Amino acid sequence: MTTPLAVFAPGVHDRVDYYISKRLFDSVFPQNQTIGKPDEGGHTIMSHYDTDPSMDNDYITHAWDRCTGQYRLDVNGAPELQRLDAGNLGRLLEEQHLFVEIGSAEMTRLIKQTLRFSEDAMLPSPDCTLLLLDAGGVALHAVGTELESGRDARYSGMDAGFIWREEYVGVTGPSLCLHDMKPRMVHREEHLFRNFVEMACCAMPIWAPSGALLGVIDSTYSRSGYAKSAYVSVMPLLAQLARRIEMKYFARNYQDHVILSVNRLNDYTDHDDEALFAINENGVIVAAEFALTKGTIGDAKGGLVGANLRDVFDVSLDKMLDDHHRAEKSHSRTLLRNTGRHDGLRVFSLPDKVSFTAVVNGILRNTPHSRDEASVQVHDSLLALSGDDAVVSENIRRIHKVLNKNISILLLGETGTGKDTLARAIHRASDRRDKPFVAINCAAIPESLIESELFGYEPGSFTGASRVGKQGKVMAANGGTLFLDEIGDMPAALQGRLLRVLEEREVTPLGTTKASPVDIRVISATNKSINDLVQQGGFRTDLLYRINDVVLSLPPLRERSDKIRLVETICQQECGVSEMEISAEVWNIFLGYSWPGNIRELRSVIRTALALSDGNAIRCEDLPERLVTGERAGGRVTTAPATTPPWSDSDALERNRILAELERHHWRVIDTAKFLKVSRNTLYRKMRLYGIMDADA
Ligand SMILES: Nc1ncnc2c1ncn2[C@@H]1O[C@H](COP(=O)(O)OP(=O)(O)OP(=O)(O)O)[C@@H](O)[C@H]1O
Repeated sequence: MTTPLAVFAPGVHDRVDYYISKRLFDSVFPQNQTIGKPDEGGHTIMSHYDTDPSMDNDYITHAWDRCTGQYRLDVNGAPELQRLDAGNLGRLLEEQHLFVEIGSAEMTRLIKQTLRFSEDAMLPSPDCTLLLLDAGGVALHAVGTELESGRDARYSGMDAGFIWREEYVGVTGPSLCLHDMKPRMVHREEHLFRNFVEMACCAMPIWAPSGALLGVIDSTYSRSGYAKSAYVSVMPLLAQLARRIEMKYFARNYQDHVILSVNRLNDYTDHDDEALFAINENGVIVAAEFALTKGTIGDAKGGLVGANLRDVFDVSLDKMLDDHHRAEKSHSRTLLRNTGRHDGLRVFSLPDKVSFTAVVNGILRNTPHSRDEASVQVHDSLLALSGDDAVVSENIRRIHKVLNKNISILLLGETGTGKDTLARAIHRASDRRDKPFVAINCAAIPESLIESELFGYEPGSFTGASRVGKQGKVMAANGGTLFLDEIGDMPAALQGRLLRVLEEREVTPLGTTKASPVDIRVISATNKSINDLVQQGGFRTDLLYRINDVVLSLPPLRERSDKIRLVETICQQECGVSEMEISAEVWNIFLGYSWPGNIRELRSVIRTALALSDGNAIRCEDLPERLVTGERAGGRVTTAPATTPPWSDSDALERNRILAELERHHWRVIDTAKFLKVSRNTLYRKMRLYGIMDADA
């Protein structure tokens, strides 16, 4: 007997259906953990969470005991609502940015969707607020009409920054959910404090890929008029919301891996029925995420993590990637029907217009196909970035030539042009791919720590040093690639030390004179003009010569001629559906906008539009206003340069710099020339040379 499963990469959601044997299915979803609809013999969402809050009130009694006994809260008093100050909240939001980004988009999406389905649904009722809390009970994000109505959050706690722990708020849905790590409902008089007795709150835990509690999603009704049982219908919606957040969080955490999503065939819209697997380049399952059976399925999950894909699914990673690759090459939508061979995974259907690397979430494989077919073999990770843009393709061609040589690469480009992405792709395409890729953001490490971070230290070498010492990042990259991001911000004092490491290929940690040999490939990046820094004395010339064997300038998005492909790739990575409708009007906006924030801004616009959209279409109304009304890049930059690309490194650098400064100075040539310390005539001459002109002038 076979069990059909759909297997696909969730960041991309180009579904490929496979069949696996019942035996294998059972090893992934043990019989007593059947996942599915009740009519298929599976459990309901509520039973997956092993509680029906309407029936079991013991947890309320226990919580009252804790609050009055352990925390000595006065039931006749008022809660002492605690709120983080703006600085601490800001830091927390920064730390939790991925969770907040995913959680807030999903909350908005749920509110919009349920509103659309039913005017009088429980969830978006006028007194409802959705709260996203971290595992420490701090509200990170709030959505709801309560907030919009301007009710004072100081009394309700319904806003970002409030802390929903039992010791402060007593018995409430979110505080109990945090304590018990289970779905919890608290209704009217079940609350401990009188402030909350008109409320009903329903809360659901959200789990991190590690199995630890990531946070809680809570839906609170400030003027609950219904019996407790009426709110039971909210719980499955919250469970789905929590599940979507968990899955997206998992996919983003393992975005450098192949991510397989396994669910029952024809059930692929139902996330409850789904398991996710992150698989590394060697086919090993490094993480697994199973639906709704947290805790209880831990053993099975533990058994799978660390296993090879081949041993779990009867197919090797190579074979599976080959299948994807072959089908993608032929742009085929052919159904390879189940032939009755149930001993392995079989490709069932494949969408067209999907790049191989997108399907597998950017994993870097050198499959036999690329070896056979490409006259100049470009590895998949690089191929995925190459697009149809002349400058980008030329960059990739040059990278390929030095890929496995110990030649340093300097990436130049405005913020968000993909320097980090390219550095990682180079590493993964190179023969160092099995060794570490270590990235250091030279601008983000405090100057006082950068030396120990980079070079490490011996035990007890300075006050506050760890007793066991610390390996520096340079040594951590041994055998692999060291990515020095924002190298222009490297403090002057450390440039000399870094230079010595690069020259001598040896590291001497703080507190010792003993040097150890190190083998690293160095890739550096900056969005500053490093030549200017050198001229101004802020960057050592001899260090520049060590890091700039090959200099590549990444074009800003507004200049890229492969915007369509980029939009498609990002949609596929973000949206989770196989086909995306983008109207001509939206395309015009995408292609015409000047994208000051570059690809990062494009990704964020697409992500938000997809969250707000209905189904598989991006509509104008889901785009931010600045895009719809904003300045069009098409009017600014023309491509009739006196010299044609590819330019030399220094020319490309100069061109990018002129463009960036013109943008920054709103195309006021006088200001730009003054800033660049050249005459107006010189600037005009250079603009003509590089084909830059202001069509609005
Ligand atoms: N070729 C590409 N295809 C799809 N997405 C891309 C591509 N290149 C970059 N991105 C996306 O653009 C965003 C910014 O990329 P990245 O961080 O690599 O830029 P950066 O130049 O290093 O930025 P910064 O200078 O701010 O550090 C990321 O979300 C990344 O996934």
